[in-house]
Amino acid sequence: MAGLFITFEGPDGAGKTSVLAQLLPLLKQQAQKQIIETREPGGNPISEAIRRIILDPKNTAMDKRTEALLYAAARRQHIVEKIRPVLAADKIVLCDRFVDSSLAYQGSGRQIGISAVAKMNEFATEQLTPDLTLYLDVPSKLGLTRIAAHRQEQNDRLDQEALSFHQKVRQAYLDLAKSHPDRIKIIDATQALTTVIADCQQMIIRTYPAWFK
Ligand SMILES: Nc1ncnc2c1ncn2[C@@H]1O[C@H](COP(=O)(O)OP(=O)(O)OP(=O)(O)O)[C@@H](O)[C@H]1O
Ligand SMILES: Cc1cn([C@H]2C[C@H](O)[C@@H](COP(=O)(O)O)O2)c(=O)[nH]c1=O
Repeated sequence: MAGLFITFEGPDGAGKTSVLAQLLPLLKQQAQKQIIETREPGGNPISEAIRRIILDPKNTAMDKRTEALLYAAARRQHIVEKIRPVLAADKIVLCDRFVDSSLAYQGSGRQIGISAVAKMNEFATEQLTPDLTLYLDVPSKLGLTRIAAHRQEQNDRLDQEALSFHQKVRQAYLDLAKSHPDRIKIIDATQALTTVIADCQQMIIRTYPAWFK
């Protein structure tokens, strides 16, 4: 598969959305190919509809395996409709979350098990793996504090989980980064936003110099 597939991961409140919003125009100025930004769950109408169901705080009855299957279903549609066609056109995809989120949140946070969730996602992804993953690391308490301090709308169903859930998620991400050091790069997201953005920009351009001016 041609193209360049870069994902952004992190616990809730790590700053992925803020970083991507400011990083995208910077990278677009330097990129040799078109960049498409997208997110999970979402990125197309069907997956955005699934997102609304998963994150709706009213859906307290949702079983943890149902949740894992819904994330994988949204991912499958996203890959087929958007990610694969963009990569096949030799363009760059920047994606806010991908399979690592399912491994950390459902595999570890929900305690379904990393290998069970990985296996389920192999069916959805047919082995599509990011070329590079920037993991924005923050202590869980800081991420949740940021969300509480700034978010206007009601917290979604996952944000509302206990601190211990979010701590399991963070530890799983750190373990994943240790197991995949070539793909997953840790970015210190406790720093000022401008520094986090600069670190992400540098990491991408240093890793793929041929793709950027
Ligand atoms: N480096 C930073 N320093 C201080 N505040 C930050 C930083 N990065 C983001 N924030 C603030 O933290 C809040 C959460 O950031 P953001 O929504 O970008 O995180 P996120 O990783 O996308 O979270 P989620 O996954 O829960 O959607 C925002 O209000 C944002 O302004
Ligand atoms: C892809 C994916 C996401 N999640 C969780 C992580 C967040 O709490 C929400 C998504 O919200 P965001 O504001 O876009 O970060 O969903 C998950 O548990 N599993 C996944 O595979």
